[in-house]
Amino acid sequence: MAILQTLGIASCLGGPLRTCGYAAEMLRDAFALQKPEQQGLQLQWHMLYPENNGSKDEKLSRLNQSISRFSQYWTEQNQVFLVIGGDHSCALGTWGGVLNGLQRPGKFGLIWLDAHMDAHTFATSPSGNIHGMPLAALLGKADKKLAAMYPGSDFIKPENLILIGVRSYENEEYDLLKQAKVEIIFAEQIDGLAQVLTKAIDKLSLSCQVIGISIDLDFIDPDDAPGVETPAQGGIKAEELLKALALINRHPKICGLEISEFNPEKDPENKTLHLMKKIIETFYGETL
Ligand SMILES: NC(=[NH2+])NCCC[C@H](N)C(=O)O
Repeated sequence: MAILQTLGIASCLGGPLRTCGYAAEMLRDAFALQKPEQQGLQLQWHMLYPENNGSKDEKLSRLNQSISRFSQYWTEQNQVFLVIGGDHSCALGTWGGVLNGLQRPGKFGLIWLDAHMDAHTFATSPSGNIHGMPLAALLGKADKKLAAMYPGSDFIKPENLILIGVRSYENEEYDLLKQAKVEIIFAEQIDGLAQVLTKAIDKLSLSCQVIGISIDLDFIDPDDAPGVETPAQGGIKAEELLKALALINRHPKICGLEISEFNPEKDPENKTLHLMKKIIETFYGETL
């Protein structure tokens, strides 16, 4: 049975709500409830909790430093990993750490499945929530305050980043991505996610040695994934996402998967929780 290094981040410091820090613990319990013979995948959990002291920004900086140490180590060891947020600000640590661990960070590509662009800085954000900012920092386009919270010493080349599923954004973040010439595939442009995702992987594979995937659960339509922090109508059906992920199961260039923004308060029937588990099994499981 495959063992998957898994980092759980029990924090919602970057978002507007107080409950999205429970995802990792709930998911760990859901996996633990499975009978051994049903387990095709064994998750080795490492948990990170924010410190008690300091301002929110200080806590987030330190948390992302810690996240990055894990993903850097796994990258150096050539070991695939799973990160479970928390809010999506964990991307600062996850991918900053991967970039730190690569000998050639210019050859890292990232696919961002999200309803939002998450490319604000403190200067442009309407909410001040850091979960709406990680891509600005990962591209090296952060303002001073945001840059200080980013643990990476390298950045993603704009041509190595692809956003898929966007349908809710503000002009300022769109301008930032457009100026950098980042490819954005809006939700309304998607006619078959499987094709869009495999095309994105094929494109990045030409110039990248290592590829990461970051899923914000609000990428999925709220009918199928109601348990998120900031839902946006018009998303991808869960089944379509699972079909697409099955096609890139254990792709040799993929280094890690990140899943963020689970909010149990809006998930009374555990629909989103179970979907999260299915996403992991589909992406990393041995038997499809
Ligand atoms: N990771 C997320 N759910 N991001 C939502 C961001 C929403 C909005 N653009 C903001 O910056 O406040």
